[in-house]
Amino acid sequence: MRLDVVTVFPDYLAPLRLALLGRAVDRGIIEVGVHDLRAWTHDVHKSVDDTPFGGGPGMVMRPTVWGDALDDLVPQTDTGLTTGPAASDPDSRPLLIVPTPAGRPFSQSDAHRYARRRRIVFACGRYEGIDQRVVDEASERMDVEEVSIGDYVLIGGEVAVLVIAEAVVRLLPGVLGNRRSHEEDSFSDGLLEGPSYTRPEIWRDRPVPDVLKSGDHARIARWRRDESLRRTAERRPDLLGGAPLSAADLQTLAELGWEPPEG
Ligand SMILES: C[S@@+](CC[C@H](N)C(=O)[O-])C[C@H]1O[C@@H](n2cnc3c(N)ncnc32)[C@H](O)[C@@H]1O
Repeated sequence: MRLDVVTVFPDYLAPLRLALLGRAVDRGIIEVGVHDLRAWTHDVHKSVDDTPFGGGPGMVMRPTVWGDALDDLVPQTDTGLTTGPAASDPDSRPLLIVPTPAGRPFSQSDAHRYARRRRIVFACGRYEGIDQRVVDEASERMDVEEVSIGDYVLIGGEVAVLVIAEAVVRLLPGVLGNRRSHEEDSFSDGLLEGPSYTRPEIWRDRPVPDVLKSGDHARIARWRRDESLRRTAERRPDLLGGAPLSAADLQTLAELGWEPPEG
């Protein structure tokens, strides 16, 4: 997978080359390109923004600079929407991701979808965001998604890109090494993961739950599932309606006072 990030603060993306992401780069699992948007400016001040039409506070990022950057990074011949082998294989087409608080909420299922892509280009907004025509025009010639990482407003798109990139790259084969499968993580089965424990067995008078030391794998699995259900019911009951639930799960949830939504 190749990741390209366009930003006015290239240094902000340093974590793409650190820790597990850095190891994925070293192992050739991902390639990373970080591009300074100002390279596509033509004026002496290298300005990337201008005042908003219609008035209002703040500045808007110029379509001219963004358009040139995207034309260079994703030439018409590479978009794969109409010609070439990519036309019949959506995952081989480049995907442009534009982080914005006004986007669709990013979720684990998006991370799985993005992990199948061969190339993702991220456009980091700043100020009041990017002139909408950049997204509208790009959408006519490539796959584009505007995504939000949560219901709050950040200063710029760089942190959102790091969030999305980390969620996606850890799903790629070989990235987590011999760590247990990401299939057991929160959201993968539609639920939150329950609590985890390690040595010592007793810490500050707090023992590890006995069942985890029993060696009885079936009991441990049931306990973990029940804790996962309990935590989800307490913290994210909205997830329960969409999660696949067994009869035993429904019994646990009934004991917790949760009832399936009607209909
Ligand atoms: C100050 S924000 C712009 C907010 C915009 N005026 C609005 O109200 O929707 C500047 C940039 O930060 C990024 N950003 C801020 N919050 C975000 C979020 N929740 N998810 C993804 N990106 C976000 C986007 O790249 C955005 O263009």
